Amino acid sequence: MVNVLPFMGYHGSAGREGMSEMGLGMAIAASMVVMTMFQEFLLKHLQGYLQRLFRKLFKTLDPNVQIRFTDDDSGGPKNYEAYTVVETYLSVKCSDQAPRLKANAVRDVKNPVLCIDVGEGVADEFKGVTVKWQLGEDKEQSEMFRGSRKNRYYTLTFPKRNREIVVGEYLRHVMEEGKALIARNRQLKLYSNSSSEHGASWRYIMDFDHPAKFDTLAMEKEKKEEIIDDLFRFSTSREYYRKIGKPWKRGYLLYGPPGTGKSTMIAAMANLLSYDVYDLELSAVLSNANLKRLINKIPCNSILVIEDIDCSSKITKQREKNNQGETEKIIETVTLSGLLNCIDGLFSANDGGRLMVFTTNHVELLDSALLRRGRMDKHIEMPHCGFEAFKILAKNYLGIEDHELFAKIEGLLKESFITPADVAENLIARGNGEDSGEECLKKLIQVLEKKEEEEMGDVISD
Ligand SMILES: Nc1ncnc2c1ncn2[C@@H]1O[C@H](COP(=O)(O)OP(=O)(O)OP(=O)(O)O)[C@@H](O)[C@H]1O
Repeated sequence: MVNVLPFMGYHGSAGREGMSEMGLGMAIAASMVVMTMFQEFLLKHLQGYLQRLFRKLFKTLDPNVQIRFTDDDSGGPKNYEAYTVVETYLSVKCSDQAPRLKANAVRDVKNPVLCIDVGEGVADEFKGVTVKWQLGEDKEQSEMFRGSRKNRYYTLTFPKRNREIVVGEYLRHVMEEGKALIARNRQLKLYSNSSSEHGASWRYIMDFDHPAKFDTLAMEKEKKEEIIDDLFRFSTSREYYRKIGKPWKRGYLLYGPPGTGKSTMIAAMANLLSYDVYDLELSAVLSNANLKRLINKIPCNSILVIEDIDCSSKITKQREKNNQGETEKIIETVTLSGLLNCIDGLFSANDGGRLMVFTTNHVELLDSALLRRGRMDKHIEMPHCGFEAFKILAKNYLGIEDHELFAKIEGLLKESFITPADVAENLIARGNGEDSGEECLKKLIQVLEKKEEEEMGDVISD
């Protein structure tokens, strides 16, 4: 045992040493693996931790604030609306700043909206604060909502110290300006009830592309300016109507002989305010209840038009006759009181105004209850053609602003009644290139002289 032991011991110690070397090696290897794993684990976590820490630190040190407006409508249509408003607002700013521009179509807007390219920015200034807008694009695609299109967003960056003015005032300014631009550029639409069953609902008729403008409307300058002023004041009086607690609506009555420009004036009003036109055919409405339903459906920023109110409003109960002339059934129809109730009840939330325009060739036939202020706030007479109105027509149709024959025409217009439609007809018929402007004027003089003679004849025979 003694011999063996040393031997064994020798061998034993050699074996033990070998084994312990192996063990050590394994232990080192294991600890290296553990260390590596630990390092990786630690590094990963440490990295993440440090990143978070730096981000936090950076955030506290960063002097800027950022707000994002995204076109991803998965968050609701309001998101997309705000994005569109921002884009429209920036279209004005970027047209003279950005080197590359893109033209985007916006729903219901006539002209394409110019915008910057992805990655580019545009600066804006408001009350001494400079802010920066940048267009970005999400890397991830939202297949569900946009197919293969990437979501885009505008980032607004501004100094933290200006947070109050930017969040409180600037953003409101952007929204208001953007919305106003959209409204001004909006494709107007014409609706009518005449083509729908019993005239009980509104139908889209067509895009409203009437070229009439106040500039080309033949009317005395002062009167025209007064109307434009009134319309602008009305369309921008949201706060006022809110303050006085009244629905945001205004009634106009246009009266005058046929051909004096009542329909043309309505078109000019719609174009001025960018309001859609709701043309109400009263004779197609079968009952007061249907009328009420129709009027309540008119959205804000619209004009409700009832033309020839003296003819179209059947304000008594009517009897429909059969072939033998006997009364067959009573048709319920719109009554004056039903119409008045609808006008009075026309509700307007404060999101936009509603204009009512009634026209008539016979103002004297209208019930005074219909004409009173609050229902018809402004009564506008559309007269026969005066000299000032003629000059506008001559400029529109012939491009002539002054001529030696004008004096004669002025004298004749004082003596005879001619509508702007008739004057326009004479100018347009000859002004299509076949005749010179002067020949058109001479022809108009002949027409006016003839009219004068006729009118004189009428007076004598009377
Ligand atoms: N004041 C005006 N300014 C410019 N153009 C006019 C004016 N009045 C009439 N016109 C011309 O005459 C045409 C007929 O006018 P408009 O239909 O507007 O008259 P109205 O008063 O509405 O007639 P009605 O009572 O028969 O409906 C218009 O297309 C327009 O070209």
